[in-house]
Amino acid sequence: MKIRFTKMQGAGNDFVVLDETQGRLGLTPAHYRLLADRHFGVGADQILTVRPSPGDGIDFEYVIHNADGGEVEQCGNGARCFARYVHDKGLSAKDTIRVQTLAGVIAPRLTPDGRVTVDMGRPVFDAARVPFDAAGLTPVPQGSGQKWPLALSGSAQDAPVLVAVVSMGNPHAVQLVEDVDTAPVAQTGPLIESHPRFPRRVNAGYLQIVDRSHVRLRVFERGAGETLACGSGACAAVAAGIRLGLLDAQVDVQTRGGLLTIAWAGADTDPVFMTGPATPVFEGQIELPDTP
Ligand SMILES: N[C@H](CCC[C@H](N)C(=O)O)C(=O)O
Repeated sequence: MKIRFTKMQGAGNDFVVLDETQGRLGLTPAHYRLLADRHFGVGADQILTVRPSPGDGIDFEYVIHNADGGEVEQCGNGARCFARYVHDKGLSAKDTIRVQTLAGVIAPRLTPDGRVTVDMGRPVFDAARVPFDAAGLTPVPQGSGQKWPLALSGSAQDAPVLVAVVSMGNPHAVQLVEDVDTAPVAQTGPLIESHPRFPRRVNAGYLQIVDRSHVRLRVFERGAGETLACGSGACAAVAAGIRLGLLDAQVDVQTRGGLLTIAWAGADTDPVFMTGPATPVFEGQIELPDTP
């Protein structure tokens, strides 16, 4: 089957965007994997699909598949590209749209400077204390009562690593590092991603605090590997830093692919706002085999 797509990127996190507002394409996980493949397909971190409104004042359904073909709850950089796409394609004349994801409703807004601000909803801190088993990362005995963040260490002689487990609809395990450039992302990212502590797997964030309003972040993403930027990961990391008393209410997040600005007032009921770029790269069409 021949399908049309739009290639987009937000801070270097790149996407294939598909339009199912006129009907379903009938794609399978194998099709999503092929579209994301950087040698045999188009190449992308995630595949984003635009579907019609499910009703209830919602403008669109926003469907997200990781490069491994799995459908997931949230994608922040993708939400900005989604809003840019529906505007540029004339699918909506609104500056602010409400879109339904598996994680709930989020509200991207096109801003006059060309960036997009997204109400990403509330962060949820995982207070459950579930011991890590020995999958390369083992728990460090903690003081009584400390439920969050979880502590773990790579081995007996390593310094304990504090991991904050935060959901932005999708799961994140964020740790503080001295320098993101030397953080063991390739070594421990896959271990954390597939750690039994996270039955749905998890996105592994590595957060370097520069000062109270500037941080650097790398993320080994669930189902995609390290990406140049992770929007929901930036929201989770900043919310964790604010909750730990280390960051102010608005923070610039420098990722390898660009700058995101995250704001959170700090109460569990407050939404996290993310602002950043959303850039179309090219239009294309691809012939997909019926059974890849
Ligand atoms: N890999 C993520 C989905 C994409 C998140 C990221 N690309 C973003 O911008 O939020 C997950 O499995 O939860």
